[in-house]
Amino acid sequence: MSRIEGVLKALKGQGRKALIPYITAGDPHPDLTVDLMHTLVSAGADIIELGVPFSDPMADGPVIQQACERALVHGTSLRQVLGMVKTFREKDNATPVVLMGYLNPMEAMGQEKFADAAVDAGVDGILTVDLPPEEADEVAPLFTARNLDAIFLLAPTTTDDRIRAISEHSSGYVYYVSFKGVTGAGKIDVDEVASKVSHIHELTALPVGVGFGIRDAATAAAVGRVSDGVIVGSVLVDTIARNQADPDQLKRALSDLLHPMREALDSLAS
Ligand SMILES: O=P(O)(O)OC[C@@H](O)[C@@H](O)c1c[nH]c2ccccc12
Repeated sequence: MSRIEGVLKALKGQGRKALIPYITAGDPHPDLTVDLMHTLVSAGADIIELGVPFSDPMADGPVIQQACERALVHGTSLRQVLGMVKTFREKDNATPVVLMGYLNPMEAMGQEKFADAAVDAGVDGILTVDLPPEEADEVAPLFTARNLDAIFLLAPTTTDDRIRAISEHSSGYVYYVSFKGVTGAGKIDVDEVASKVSHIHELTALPVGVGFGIRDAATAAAVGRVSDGVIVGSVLVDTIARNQADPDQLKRALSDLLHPMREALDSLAS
């Protein structure tokens, strides 16, 4: 069983929902990322989605685009991001890490080499935003053969046939994108998400995480009620941007944001 599967099973057994924060590796500075990852875990994260900074992140809105820029200014490379995960693993061997990124840096390293390096670093899952569906059946086995979970995105427009096909290549969980658009924009419609997620649950046995547009504890709880977990990105990255000058204050601010989400999600369990 993968670390992701194990965590999600344990949560399910407790009637709890996964809290999955996203940050961009190297933002605001590469030296801070591992520390911020531990901060997220202390504040209640079950799984960390760690973004590999990319120069042309077309699925991302301005907030995460700027995070990528801040990280790239310091030269944060895929190899360095893997090094950060390795360092994180020295103190945390329990929290799954999903690397989220665009195809280009992974292909530049070579998919097999990348998959080997990811395993070596202690990565648990790979989410490739722009992997064309036709290539998923080639690339996903490279990951799953190494016990790395292959996580794919489902959108409101994804047809049932595609949902089935994508789920077949997926492991760990599937990521339902709550609205069509870029990260950090738009407004989540919880009723619509509820009906879509229950439909996806009929088509796959995998847990369903929901991301895009979750910015506060009330929304996290409302989405957690109808899914297996929530992914929270831009609001955290925005907090990083606003507090980048003061690392201690930054960690406090991240905690203050995430902790209420943890409590709101856990209040669903009782
Ligand atoms: O930022 P939001 O709206 O909270 O959504 C999560 C999202 O940031 C994170 O999962 C993510 C960052 N970049 C992405 C690109 C595509 C899909 C998902 C992502």
